[in-house]
Amino acid sequence: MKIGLGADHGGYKLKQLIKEHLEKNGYEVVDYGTNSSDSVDYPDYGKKVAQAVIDREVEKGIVCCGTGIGISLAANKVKGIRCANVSDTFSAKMSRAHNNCQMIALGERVLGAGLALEIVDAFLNTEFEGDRHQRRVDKIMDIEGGFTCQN
Ligand SMILES: O=C(CO)[C@H](O)[C@H](O)[C@H](O)COP(=O)(O)O
Repeated sequence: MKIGLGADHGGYKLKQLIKEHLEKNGYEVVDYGTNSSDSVDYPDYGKKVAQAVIDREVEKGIVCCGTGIGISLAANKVKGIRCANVSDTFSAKMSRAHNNCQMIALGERVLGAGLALEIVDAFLNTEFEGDRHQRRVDKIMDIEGGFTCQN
């Protein structure tokens, strides 16, 4: 599976950790930056990864900033994206099982490294359950005009 990663300066170190973890576990990673701890603006990176998901350059996206809030807000502005800002493994699983999220956002200033990597694994190893959840996801997507993305 090909995974897109992105972060601002507040999530840069966590992105690097996730990158190393994913590559060690056989994932192909596309890194959309940022590439240092120099101050940048999180909307630029949330948008880049979200657009890559919509364009099917990557199957899933994981983005990081200080809290995960700003970068998830930005990603969700890209039509067709469902990006959940998660801080626990249960929510990470549910973001896939019930919400069919293609992206999660994590906060480097919120999470310890161990928990962050468990969240990543929970997200990537959970399938969408479909059924009644499909109807609800369809209703979410109807709010933005019926755009669907199968990723
Ligand atoms: O969610 C965020 C913004 O809504 C992120 O935490 C950013 O990383 C953070 O705002 C960056 O703050 P800084 O003071 O410029 O490092």
